[in-house]
This record gives sequence, C-alpha cells and structure tokens, in this order.
Amino acid sequence: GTGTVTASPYPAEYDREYLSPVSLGTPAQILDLDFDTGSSDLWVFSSALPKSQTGGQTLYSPGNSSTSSVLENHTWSIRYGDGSGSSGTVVNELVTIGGISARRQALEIATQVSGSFTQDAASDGLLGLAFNSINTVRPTPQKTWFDNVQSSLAAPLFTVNLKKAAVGLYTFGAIDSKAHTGSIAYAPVNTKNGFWQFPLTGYAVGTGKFSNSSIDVIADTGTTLLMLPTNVVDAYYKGVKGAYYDTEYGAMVFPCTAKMPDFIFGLGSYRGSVPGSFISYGQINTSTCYGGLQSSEGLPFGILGDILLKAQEGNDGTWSTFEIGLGKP
Ligand SMILES: CC[C@H](C)[C@H](NC(=O)[C@@H](NC[C@H](O)[C@@H](N)CC(C)C)C(C)C)C(=O)N[C@@H](Cc1ccccc1)C(=O)OC
Repeated sequence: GTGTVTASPYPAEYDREYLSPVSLGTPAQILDLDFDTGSSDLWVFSSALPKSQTGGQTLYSPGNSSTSSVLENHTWSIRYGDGSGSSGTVVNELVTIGGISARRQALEIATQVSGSFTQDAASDGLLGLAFNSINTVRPTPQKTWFDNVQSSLAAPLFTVNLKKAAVGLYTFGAIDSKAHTGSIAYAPVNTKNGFWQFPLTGYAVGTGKFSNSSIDVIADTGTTLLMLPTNVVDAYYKGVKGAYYDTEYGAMVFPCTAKMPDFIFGLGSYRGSVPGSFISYGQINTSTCYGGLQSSEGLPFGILGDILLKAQEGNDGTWSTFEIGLGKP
C-alpha cells in the first residue's frame, strides 16, 4: 500500500522542526514525532521519564497498550550533532503511520532526555529514517520503521515535501505524480555512514557563475539549517553586505536589511534554488539576522537541512517544491 502523513512546521514562523502524528499501541496513543532522515532510532517521551525531564509532551505509556512487549536486556543511547541526546529501554509495539503498520516495531522508550528535548513541548520524540547501521539499540541494533514496512509498500521508497510555514507531507510507497513537474533528478546514495549521503555537483550564488565541484552531503529532515563547507559559505556571504562571523553565536550573521542572494545547487544536471529570503533565518536583535546557511566545518559531509528541503522555486511564476525521494530505485 501507500501512506501519507502531514509534516507540520514548529514554531510556525521558524520551521525549526516538522512534526508528524504517529499511532502507537492498542488502544492507539497518538504522538507527534520529528521524522529524522539524519538518524535511525524511533524514540518517544514516556511514562518512564522523571517528571523533571518532561515539559508538556505527550507521554507514551507501554503499560496502557495490550500490544507492547519488553525487548529484554536491550537499551539505547543517542547523541546528535547539536549536542542533544537521550537514552532508555526498548519495547516491541504496533506503530502505524498514514495507515501503514509495523506490528513488531522496536520502540525506544526514553528514560533520560537532554534539556533541549525537555524544553521542546511540541516534539514527543523522533522517528529515524536513515539506515539501520546507525541504530543505537544494544546488544542488537533494531530496524527502522521504514525498513520494517518496506515489503508492504507499493514501492520501496518515501518522499518528503516540506514547506515554508505550511503543512507538508511524507508519502510512503509512492511518488506523487501531481507533486512534481518535469523529470526527477536522481543521485547515487552512499550508505557507508548510515545516512542518505550523495554528492552535490556544484553551486552558484545569486546570478553568479556556477562553480562545478563535488560536495558530499546528507539529506537531513531533522536539521533546521543548511550546513555546507566553509569555502561555499564564505562565497555565499561575500554576496551579503555587512555579513560577518559572530564569535559569540559561532555563526554567520548580517544586517536584516541586507539583500540576500538565492543559493543555487547542482544535483546531477538538475539545478535547484533556495530563495535568498530563506537564508535570512531569524533575528538575533532588532537589526541583526542569523544565517540559514552555516558551515559544516568538522563534519565529514554537508547537511541539506530544512532550509533547502522546504525550498520552493518560483520559476515562470509556478511554485514547485523539492521532494527528496529516498529508497532503492
Ligand atoms: C546515531 C547518532 C545519529 C546518527 C546522529 N545524527 C546526527 O547527529 C545527524 N542528524 C541530526 C539530527 O537530525 C538532529 N538535528 C535531530 C534533532 C531533533 C536533535 C547530524 C550528523 C546531521 C549522529 O551522527 N551522532 C554523532 C554525534 C555527532 C554528529 C555530528 C556532529 C557531532 C557529533 C554520533 O554519535 O556518531 C556516532
């Protein structure tokens, strides 16, 4: 079959993350999860968390579900690139998204979460959509929901259509022909690091010339910003009057009045564009704004986060959105 589920931006005006409803257990407990193509653990806020580490999230309670069973002697512990993390125990549970069910899905119960998760009342946990090889359950790593349901999907793929300040869609098992015009550009995925990793074929800043260069990136719906090698970031902000590296924030900032050039990227022969307005991400004070494009210095790849994934390009007045089709073609 095929299944679709909404992806709602939070907070509305910042698109910091996108949340999707997931049905857990029997009777159904609906939690809003952050679908994350940059990790491979499905973990949820739970009744097993100390109250001091919760902050308004919906808590999954395995005891209230007739279909949950403890996966004995298994634990998990995850650390994300932003320094946040969580850990806990594991149950097998019925997990349904857009009508597609995995009956015995490894569902990771948080018994500890770091501060940034506690403070994020909107997210009840994460659903990893990267590859099984980086699942953190021990002693036996567990499969992702997408991997578990793949055989019941009409096609072994999913697409992501995130939107700026609007509700988008995840679609499992089909490419929605209405959601794209023209042909689809494909890139060879390298799964060695467990991510949806592939090369960009170059970039351009505004109306500048396209620079051919192979840039290793991952598609990461769970990362808000667009993170690319420092030389690309420097080339971009050279086109932004008054931009500078703010050591306090450890980020590129600029006057909010600056005209932001579009960012063009190459995927094979396809050329995509991120509107300059998306790269003015938010205000750090009345006159200074924070860049949606930052350096990936120190990482073995760039990160195509939501700033790029939600991009809509207005060519000939129509609006097309990027979808990332992820799966074995
Ligand atoms: C299994 C752990 C997952 C896969 C973790 N994934 C990630 O951190 C990737 N995605 C990050 C997530 O999308 C995150 N932004 C979700 C939010 C809600 C916290 C980054 C690299 C783009 C990871 O690589 N963690 C590194 C730690 C790390 C990563 C990047 C920089 C610094 C340190 C690790 O533990 O590797 C074993």
